[in-house]
Amino acid sequence: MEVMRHASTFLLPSSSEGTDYLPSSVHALIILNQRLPGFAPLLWERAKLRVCADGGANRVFDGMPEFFPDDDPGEVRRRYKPDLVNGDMDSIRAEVKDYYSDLGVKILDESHDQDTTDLHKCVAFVCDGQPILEKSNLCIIVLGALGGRFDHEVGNINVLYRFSNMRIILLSDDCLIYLLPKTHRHEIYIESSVEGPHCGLIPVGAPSTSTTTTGLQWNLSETGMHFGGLVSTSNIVREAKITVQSDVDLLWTISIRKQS
Ligand SMILES: Nc1ncnc2c1ncn2[C@@H]1O[C@H](COP(=O)(O)OP(=O)(O)OP(=O)(O)O)[C@@H](O)[C@H]1O
Ligand SMILES: Cc1ncc(C[n+]2csc(CCO)c2C)c(N)n1
Repeated sequence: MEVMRHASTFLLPSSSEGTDYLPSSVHALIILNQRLPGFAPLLWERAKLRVCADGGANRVFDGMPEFFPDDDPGEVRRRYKPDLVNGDMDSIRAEVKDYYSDLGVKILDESHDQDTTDLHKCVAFVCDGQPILEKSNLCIIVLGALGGRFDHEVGNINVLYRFSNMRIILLSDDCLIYLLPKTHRHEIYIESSVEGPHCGLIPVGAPSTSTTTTGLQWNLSETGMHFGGLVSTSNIVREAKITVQSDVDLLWTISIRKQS
């Protein structure tokens, strides 16, 4: 079974080029309709593609100038211009839509589809519609996916399962989540300056009959996990490298350290 390696190098303040353990990846950023986290400008500058999901465009329009109170808001908005706004367009304000449209931003109205979420539409666009992005080392970072309405949060997690062959990271100010597909053994390299120590391994999609880990305070050894029984929450990272192998897709979550 092949190894899949993971590291949250994108959160490091200095450039997130490749490391010994992980080649550099290309980032696409999707901004959802929640307050922008503090590292939004940094992630924006490093991303190759920036997509706003419907009302996420309001957050960029309103929120980016707040990060630069000494700069002219119009200048900040032109600097942080998305490549695309995609969704069912029931949350983007008319003035914001017109503003970005006038700047030449592509606005993709998919209001005919009321069976998939705006995040789903954005991920599908990044996967299917962007031949310029090399998919093998593409990582999609989703801002504002957690810490809001529970139905939205579950919908966002469902997108990880629907696109389980893609690297997608759901991010908030407090934690990040991604999927560990059962097709691989996983090595997670902890960036201890920006993440941890609290973590979890959660069998959301299906119960696990056998999961094995190393590097955690409470490791699993061919252990089963299911809702109603054991799920690994409030675990603690103990080593620089965590390994995970399971018979099901698991969610990995780790706390993000408060920025000082
Ligand atoms: N409170 C929240 N918590 C988590 N994710 C959210 C929240 N609000 C919005 N999102 C995410 O941002 C995307 C765009 O949000 P937006 O408010 O434009 O959606 P929407 O289609 O209008 O949702 P709804 O009609 O259910 O309120 C959603 O698809 C969802 O992924
Ligand atoms: C069984 C079922 N439940 C809910 C919805 C509603 N829904 C799901 S995604 C979406 C778009 C949100 O931007 C909407 C309205 C549905 N279609 N089918």
